[in-house]
Amino acid sequence: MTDQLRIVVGSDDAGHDYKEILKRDLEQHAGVASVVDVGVDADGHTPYPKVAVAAAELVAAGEADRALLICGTGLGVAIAANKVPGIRAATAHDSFSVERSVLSNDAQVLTMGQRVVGIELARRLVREWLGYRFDPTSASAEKVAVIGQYETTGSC
Ligand SMILES: O=C[C@H](O)[C@H](O)COP(=O)(O)O
Repeated sequence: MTDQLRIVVGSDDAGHDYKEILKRDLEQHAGVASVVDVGVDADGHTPYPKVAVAAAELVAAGEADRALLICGTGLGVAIAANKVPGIRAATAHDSFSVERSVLSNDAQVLTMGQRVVGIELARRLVREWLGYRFDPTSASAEKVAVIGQYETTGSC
């Protein structure tokens, strides 16, 4: 991962307004190299799993460093993104959870719910999220590796 992050954003119709606001923030952030929007548009009725999987596949393929996904609760997009091998998606609406999603879990995907969190808190949390980098030499790394081991071998 370069110092600047390549970000994918996506939402369903329930998260569209926040996705647009957060996308604009990301586009103006010095720590962001690029922002790719996988949808949906304002009148989109795309089911949230399709958007979440599309974004997660870009991350899994190495075409993006992270994804930010918004739905009504943040839960559906996290569940769907986590079905993509290699992806660790976490729903977080507080500062500590956002921090630990990266530093403990090496989560590449942050999800939030437009019906759960206020927009100003969401904007602040995304700014914080951009500042964290997972340390592969940390004690957390061997725990995260167990997830990958399960994915590749079927046991842990
Ligand atoms: O997790 C699902 C999301 O919150 C979605 O935006 C709304 O889903 P629903 O319409 O099935 O409640």
